[in-house]
Amino acid sequence: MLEAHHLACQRGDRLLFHRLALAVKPGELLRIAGANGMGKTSLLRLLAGLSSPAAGSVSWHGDYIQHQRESFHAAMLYLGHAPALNDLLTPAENLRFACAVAATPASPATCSEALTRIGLQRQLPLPCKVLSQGQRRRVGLARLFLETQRPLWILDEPFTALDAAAVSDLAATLDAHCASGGAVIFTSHQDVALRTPERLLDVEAFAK
Ligand SMILES: Nc1ncnc2c1ncn2[C@@H]1O[C@H](COP(=O)(O)OP(=O)(O)OP(=O)(O)O)[C@@H](O)[C@H]1O
Repeated sequence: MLEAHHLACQRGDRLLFHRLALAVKPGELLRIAGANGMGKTSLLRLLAGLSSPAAGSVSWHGDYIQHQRESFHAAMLYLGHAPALNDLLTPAENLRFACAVAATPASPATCSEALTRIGLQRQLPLPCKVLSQGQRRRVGLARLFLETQRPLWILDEPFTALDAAAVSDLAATLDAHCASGGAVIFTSHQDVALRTPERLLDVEAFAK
């Protein structure tokens, strides 16, 4: 499904990691571990094709992602660690905008339904500027309910700022995605109980 070979990542004058290799198959859950600043986000961005490696390559179903940008981006969902929200818009308006930009249009009713499912029913009429950090994260994560057809999810710190119930709901959502043949690559500083066996890749093992 997704493979990376001999990846190296340079940030400023620092080589964060090199000779990094990974492969993710349908149904798999890969957690990227490492201390703050070791390059987890940088690795996710390389895998999502949002930045270019100093060396090495990323392939999707056997071909380089840069040779098939459109089909790769249609098959992949990347959620960064801070959802880009317009503070003046409601959660549903933000969600609808994010889906439209990603070429997965969703109706207002569908967006409201996803937000209700993620526990934001009472915040539906509010502008996002009054939402708490955990609620803001939930707005971003609500896209997972609308993007199940994308087989590969790349998620940066999806569990951060969520309460125990939301962590458990999100874990169930990731498990369901893997059970239906999807794959998830994610970072997390906290241990989360998932039904899908978790594979671990420590970026520090590839530090220069
Ligand atoms: N554009 C940039 N220019 C210079 N340095 C950068 C740039 N982007 C990231 N860095 C540095 O690269 C290193 C890795 O950053 P990255 O965000 O990938 O770490 P991380 O492992 O995800 O950290 P955290 O656990 O804190 O989220 C950090 O030291 C960061 O300051």
